[in-house]
Amino acid sequence: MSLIEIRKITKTFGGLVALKDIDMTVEAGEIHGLIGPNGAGKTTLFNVLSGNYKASSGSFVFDGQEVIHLRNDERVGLGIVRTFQNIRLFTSMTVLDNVKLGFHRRTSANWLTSILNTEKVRREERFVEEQSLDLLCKLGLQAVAQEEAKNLSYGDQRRLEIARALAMKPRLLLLDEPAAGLNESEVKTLMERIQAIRTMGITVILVEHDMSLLMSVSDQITVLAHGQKIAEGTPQEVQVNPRVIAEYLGKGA
Ligand SMILES: Nc1ncnc2c1ncn2[C@@H]1O[C@H](COP(=O)(O)OP(=O)(O)OP(=O)(O)O)[C@@H](O)[C@H]1O
Repeated sequence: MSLIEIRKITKTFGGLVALKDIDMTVEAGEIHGLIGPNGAGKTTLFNVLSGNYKASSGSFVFDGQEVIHLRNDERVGLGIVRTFQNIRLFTSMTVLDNVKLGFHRRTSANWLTSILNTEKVRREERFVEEQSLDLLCKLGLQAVAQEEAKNLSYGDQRRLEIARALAMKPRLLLLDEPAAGLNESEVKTLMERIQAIRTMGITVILVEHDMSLLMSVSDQITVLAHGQKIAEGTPQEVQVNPRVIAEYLGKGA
């Protein structure tokens, strides 16, 4: 059985059909690209997979378990984590604290034990701090750990968003346009980081307008247009698919 089996996902907004009968299968350890012209339904599919939107119908089986009826936080608990197209950081908090917040979902300390400041809480705090610093090192952000997030460059803020998502211990990471606004050298580093994320055993679904990035990191690609799946396959297959060329690539997107 595949890690992710999406069947007949439909999402409507009033009379507008944003997604119609989407099927998608993603294997464990895969980097799966999701492309399509503006308004194709990519972000809507991410919102449905993360539980930010409720699907109108369809099924999402994650590691053998139907999760389509679960709330966003319940899915995070299972390891389904996303980043957003528009960065959502706590900008007045330090870089380190932003990452610690990601870990917070995994620690067992509740508010009572936190107030009591028990040895267990202190141990967990130390663990979270070490792990957070380790993640910041992996993403090349250790030098700015004590900076307020708002003082970071745009590229570093995007990296911090990924660090925070990794702190939530994802098994499936949904990356929504991680290259948006990055310069050429930042995109190259991002490409290496996405590959490194896979080596951590994390499966990635990637929405990205930067075609060269997407084509070079993806194992498989699903193409949406007007809320429907119009093609799927390897980057090589998708690039020569006549329907994809007509609907999307041919328009210089
Ligand atoms: N919350 C919403 N309410 C109403 N319509 C919505 C909502 N979210 C998305 N839509 C509509 O659903 C369709 C798909 O939009 P979506 O944002 O998923 O496309 P996309 O492929 O991510 O586009 P882009 O590349 O521009 O981000 C569009 O027609 C959009 O207007």
